[in-house]
Amino acid sequence: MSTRSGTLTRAIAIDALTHVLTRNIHTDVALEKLFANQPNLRPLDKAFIYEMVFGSLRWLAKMDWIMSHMLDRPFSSLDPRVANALRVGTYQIYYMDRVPERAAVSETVEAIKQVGVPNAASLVNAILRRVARKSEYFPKPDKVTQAVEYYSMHHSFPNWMVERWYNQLSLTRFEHLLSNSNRIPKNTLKLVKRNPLPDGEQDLATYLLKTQSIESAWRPLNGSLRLETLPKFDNCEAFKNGCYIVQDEAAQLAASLADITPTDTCLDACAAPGGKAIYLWDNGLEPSNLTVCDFAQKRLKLLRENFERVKLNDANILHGDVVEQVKGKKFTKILLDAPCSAMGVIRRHPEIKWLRSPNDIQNCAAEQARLLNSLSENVTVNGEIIYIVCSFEVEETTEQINNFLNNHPEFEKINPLDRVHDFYKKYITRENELLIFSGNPDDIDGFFAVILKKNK
Ligand SMILES: C[S@@+](CC[C@H](N)C(=O)[O-])C[C@H]1O[C@@H](n2cnc3c(N)ncnc32)[C@H](O)[C@@H]1O
Repeated sequence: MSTRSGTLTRAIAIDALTHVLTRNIHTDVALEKLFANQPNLRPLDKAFIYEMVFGSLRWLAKMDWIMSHMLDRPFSSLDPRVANALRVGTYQIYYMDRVPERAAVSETVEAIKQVGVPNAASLVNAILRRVARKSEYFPKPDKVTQAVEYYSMHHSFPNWMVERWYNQLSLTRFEHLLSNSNRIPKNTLKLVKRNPLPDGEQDLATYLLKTQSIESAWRPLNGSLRLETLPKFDNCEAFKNGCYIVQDEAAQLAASLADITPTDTCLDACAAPGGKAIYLWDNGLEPSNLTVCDFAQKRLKLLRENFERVKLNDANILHGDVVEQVKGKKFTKILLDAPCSAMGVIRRHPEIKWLRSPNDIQNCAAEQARLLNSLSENVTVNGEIIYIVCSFEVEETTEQINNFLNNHPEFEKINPLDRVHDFYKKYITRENELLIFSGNPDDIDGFFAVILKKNK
């Protein structure tokens, strides 16, 4: 069926939100699948869809709160496609200044027919027209007596996350965390020292400005360039030649704790898509001394593509549960970038807010403990485990490490001061842990990393 692009883009955004929120699918994966069915979509259309989908996920609770006052039934009782059409429409009206309100309403009404719920068109039309008037006032929850409800609505977070952080963090950290987690994150490119820029170019910032009209700024971390938008990888020679990878400063800092020497034999236990393994290799690790493992086939495919692009050949690539895969093998360094709740990267993956439950944190902590306990057998004496998670939740970080050290007196936590760039030393805690909360002034991802040295 041929559809005008105005309606089609909204229909795809509604479908994407429905896939993400009802089938628990990663937003990028859902969009990639939907885009594959629409080969005629222009880059401009895709960017518009991205913005509607990611923006709706960021501001979902606030928008639902507004609309729940306009409905004569609970918002949660709506068909998910209708709920998502209302979110997509409201997002355009409230947050996308360049979209005329009339178009936001009429195209979204057409889109709800397109996604298979034509009988909801009049409801969507009526609600979005009321939203567009922006004239109604609904009393907000009281900031003092209903603090959790207030912050959840105002910053668009689920109640359980707000309650957890409200009870655990200082008010300043709590408010920074909430307000900054809805900002669109910037991207950082990390130069790959082993691969020179094309045509003898000396400077990546100048090269990107010249070839892609992208402005960027160098960061304190060596070879790290921050930019608002990513280059178009398809037509960027420097990317195709493996001259840089996309890697947030926090991820680089965590990997830098490995402090690689030429004689190290290193296991990257949870390696895909390979960013930190590339970092280790680029900082002196011999490819033949690098073993990487991941149990997700599709992610391993990405890792292979990334390794090929940067010309990291000869690494030993294992597929499967790392505990099984490395039984009996020893390494001087093990990077355990463990599966986690990913609460530190909510601004990059706003769906996490709606897909996680408190149980997930406990389940992740249990799996991390299993991996730590088992891999402790695979480290040589005087060797180290670098434990990393993109989370700052206590069960996955400080508590996890304390439990590990209590059960493994042969290990000690090493002070990471000498391995961390001066500018970022402020993130090292008195407990010798690198602990980066989301919402930090440097605008880098939330991360946690420690060095665990095996003494006997
Ligand atoms: C945080 S991501 C790793 C990111 C990667 N280190 C990087 O920098 O690009 C965690 C990875 O662990 C993998 N994983 C989780 N449990 C695993 C296990 N038991 N064995 C092997 N891989 C596992 C997941 O598939 C996922 O790719």
